[in-house]
Amino acid sequence: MTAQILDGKAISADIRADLTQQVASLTAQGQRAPCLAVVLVGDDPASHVYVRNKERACEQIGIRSLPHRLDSATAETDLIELIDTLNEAEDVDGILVQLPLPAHIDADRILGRISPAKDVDGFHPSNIGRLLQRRPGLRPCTPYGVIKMLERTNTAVAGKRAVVVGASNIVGRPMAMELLLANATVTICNSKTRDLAEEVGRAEIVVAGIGKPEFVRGDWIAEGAVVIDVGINRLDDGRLVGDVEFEAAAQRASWITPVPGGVGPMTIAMLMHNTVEAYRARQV
Ligand SMILES: Nc1nc2c(c(=O)[nH]1)N[C@@H](CN(C=O)c1ccc(C(=O)N[C@@H](CCC(=O)O)C(=O)O)cc1)CN2
Ligand SMILES: [Mg+2]
Repeated sequence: MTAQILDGKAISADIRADLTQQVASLTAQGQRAPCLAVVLVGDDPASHVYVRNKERACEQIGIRSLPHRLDSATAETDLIELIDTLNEAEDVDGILVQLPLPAHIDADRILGRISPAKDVDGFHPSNIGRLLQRRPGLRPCTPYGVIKMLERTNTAVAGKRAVVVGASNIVGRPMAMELLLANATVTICNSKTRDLAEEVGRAEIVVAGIGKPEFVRGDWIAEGAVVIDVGINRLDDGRLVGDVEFEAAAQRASWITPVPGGVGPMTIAMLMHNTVEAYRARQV
C-alpha cells in the first residue's frame, strides 16, 4: 500500500475559512470581534515565529490579537499580574502564553493561573480534567487538530486499536483522552515501554509525539494503518523531519501526515477555533 497524504495545510485552511465566515457574520450583526491576548516571554527565535503565525492567523480570520512581548528577565510575579489583568479584562476572550517559558518561571503555575474559560490552549488542569470526564471545555489544540484530521480520512475511530507514542502533558496524554472520547481502544507508550515495535505494529491508528527524529521505524507500521506524526525536529543539516520514518511508513500506511505541513498547521487552526468558542461561551 502507498499512503494518501493527510494535508494539514489544506485542512487547516478550510477550518480557518469557516471561522472567517463565522466571525464576519458576528461582526455584521454588530457584535465585537473575538480577541486573543498573545503573551511571549523572552527571545526564543522559534517562539517568535510561531507567535507571529498565530497573530497572522488572527488577522486573516478577523480575530483581534493583543500582543504582550515581555523581556526574558521578567519576574514570575509580573507575569502572574499580567495574567490576572487579562483574566479580568471584559474584552479579552482567550489568553495564549507561548511555551517554553524561561527556566526561572514555573510554567505550571502560569498555565494554572489562566482562567479556564479563557484557556484557549486547553492546558489548564480544569480543562484537561473536563476532557478526561467527557465534559465540555476547551480542548488542547494539537490533539484536537489530530481528531479533525482523522475525520478527514472517513475511517471510523470507534473500536479501532490506537497507539500513542509519547506521554507528554501537551500531546501524548490529551491525545490518548481524545482517542478514548472517540471510542478507540487506546494504548499509551512511554520511554519505559517494552517492545515498542510490537505495540506500534498492532495499531490501526498510530500517533507519534516523542520529539525524536524518525524514532518510529517504517517497518513497525501495520499494513493499512493511519499514521499521524506530531513531531517537528530540525536536523543539523537544516532538514525538518517528524518522529516517524516517513518514506518507509508511507509504503505501508493508508494515510500519513507529512512534516512539515501536517499536524503543525492544525495546532494554529484549532487555537483559532478555541478562541471563537471561548468568545461564544462568554457571550451567554
Ligand atoms: N502555548 C503553546 N506553546 C507551544 C505550543 C502550543 O500549542 N501552545 N506548541 C508548540 C509550538 N507551536 C505553537 O505554539 C507550533 C509549532 C509548529 C507549528 C507548525 O506549523 N510547524 C510547521 C513547520 C514550521 C517550521 O518550518 O519550523 C509545520 O509543521 O508545518 C505550529 C505551531 C510549542 N509551544
Ligand atoms: Mg520552568
